[in-house]
Amino acid sequence: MISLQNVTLTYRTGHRLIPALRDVSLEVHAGEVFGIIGYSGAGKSTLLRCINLLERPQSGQVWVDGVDLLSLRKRELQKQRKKIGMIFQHFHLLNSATVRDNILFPLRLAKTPVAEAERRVAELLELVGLTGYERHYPSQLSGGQKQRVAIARALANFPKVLLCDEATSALDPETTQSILDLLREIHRQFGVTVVMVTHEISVVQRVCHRVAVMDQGRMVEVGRVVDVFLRPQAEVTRRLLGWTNAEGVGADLPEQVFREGTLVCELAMAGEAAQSPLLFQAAREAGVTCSILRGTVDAIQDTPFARMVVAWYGDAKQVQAAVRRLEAHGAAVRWLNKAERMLAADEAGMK
Ligand SMILES: Nc1ncnc2c1ncn2[C@@H]1O[C@H](COP(=O)(O)OP(=O)(O)OP(=O)(O)O)[C@@H](O)[C@H]1O
Repeated sequence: MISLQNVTLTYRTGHRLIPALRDVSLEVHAGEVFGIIGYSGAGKSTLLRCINLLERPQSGQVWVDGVDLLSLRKRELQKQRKKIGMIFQHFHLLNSATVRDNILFPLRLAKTPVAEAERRVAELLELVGLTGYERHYPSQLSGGQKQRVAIARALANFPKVLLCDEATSALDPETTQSILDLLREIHRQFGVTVVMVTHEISVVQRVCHRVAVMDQGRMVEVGRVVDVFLRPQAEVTRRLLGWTNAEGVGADLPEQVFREGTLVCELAMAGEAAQSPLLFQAAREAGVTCSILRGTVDAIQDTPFARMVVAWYGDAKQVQAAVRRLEAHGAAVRWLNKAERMLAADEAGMK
């Protein structure tokens, strides 16, 4: 549905050149919910804005629904843009217009006959749960309600693609959940392809099928959310996801855990494995014990997902056996450096 190929975009401010996108390629399939994450300044918004050419890349190609957008003249581009709705962090509503007029705006631009446009407004208001708010002004609405109006406006012309730029970042957790529920419902009902930029990992976890990670203008990782969360490849992804770094920083582990010679690993499991007492079974069978120093069990959409920092007590070889058993059940295991060194020393000692 969306294909960006070797897209490069450099901003110029005075004499300074800011390379916002460096040779980025991206494929988003029809009907998927695709997330783009990364630290501030990574180039996420710029990338999103290239999809509807709000930003024009200096090189590369942008294809949406089989059309090469960069080859189009202004009028043709306007027509193609009707297929792409967009919502923003700060809603971008017309403050001097009522809710009804905000939603009518794109319909008027598309020269929709009046009666049909009015019908569509009523339909959209019902969809976003704001029937009865037609005459309200944006200043009379809460943040969540404003975003609902923005969503209704973005959907007015039946787009095939919905771009969301930090759409929930200005909202409290409860409102965020209700907007995500609405987006999920819209995706379910209309099969619209959704691309969302966010710095909130939980948003990706709750609604996205696949995710791309941006770092300093480059796409460093892309994959199914569950795969990226289980086995993040890039260091920046690990940091974004809050994984403990190689030296154990991030897990708030007391230094004495290591001094006492305990083997410590970070462990992630998805699906059945995340729900079962697999960890303790593996420890028991290998004749070792373990304790969870830090851990959470939540979900990636409907898939249970557990991540924990585990300290092992017992013979290093037996600990290894327990961990291999976990890996055989799909667990992703990462030894913290200090543990890795101890395991290596242990193996060297055995030779
Ligand atoms: N209009 C602009 N003019 C000049 N530089 C810009 C412009 N827009 C963005 N940039 C710069 O381009 C880089 C990428 O910005 P972008 O907004 O795409 O990043 P981002 O990952 O979305 O960050 P954030 O999460 O903070 O919005 C940054 O260094 C930013 O300062």
